[in-house]
Amino acid sequence: MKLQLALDELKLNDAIALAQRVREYVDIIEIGTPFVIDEGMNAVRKFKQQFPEKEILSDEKIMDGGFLESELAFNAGAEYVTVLGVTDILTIKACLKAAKAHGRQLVVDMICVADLPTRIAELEQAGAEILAVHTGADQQAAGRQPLDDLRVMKTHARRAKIAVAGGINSKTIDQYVALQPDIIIVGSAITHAADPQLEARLIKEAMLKAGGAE
Ligand SMILES: O=C([C@H](O)CO)[C@H](O)[C@H](O)COP(=O)(O)O
Repeated sequence: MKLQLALDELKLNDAIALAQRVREYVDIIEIGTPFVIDEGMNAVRKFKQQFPEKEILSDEKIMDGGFLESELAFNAGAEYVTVLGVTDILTIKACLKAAKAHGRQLVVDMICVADLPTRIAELEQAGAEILAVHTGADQQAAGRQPLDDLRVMKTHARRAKIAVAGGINSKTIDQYVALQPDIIIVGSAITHAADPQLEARLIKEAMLKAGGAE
């Protein structure tokens, strides 16, 4: 089980400084979607240079141009790129083709997918290997959380690895660890914390205690 730090709202130098503070606790560093919009692949290159031992994820939430937009991230040094699970299966297959060509990985973000069981089967059939349950920021503001969707994903996924994101913090982490996802994604709980290092440590310790963390 890996801990993925999502960097969404920070400027480049602040994001690097925060990642340095929690470096020992995180396995994957996500260049979050707002960050990608703001800094582009420069942020991916910079983080790969500053954190060579970490896996970098470019959260592009690709909707079209799957091969090209995936390749931009892989050429910049990302290990993972994200595509939206609601997009055309042709785009997802194009992203998978780019990932295979570069020896990297594709994460399918299941945000706003209405029929998870059906889409999980379609995506696994297409060759998707990592599916991310995700309650987005706007959905969280309406009081939603990804725990129930994670249960559905764990029930229906046959082969894919499972990631989960959406407002997870040190107070709720035990509920998620109990379901044994492969990747737990945490953004604002750490980046907005008064003490980011403490929050990241508490989350990582909960993962280790459950015997899952790497
Ligand atoms: O992908 C994300 C969201 O769509 C904003 O870009 C976040 O990185 C993801 O939700 C994790 O962040 P938190 O929900 O703040 O933990």
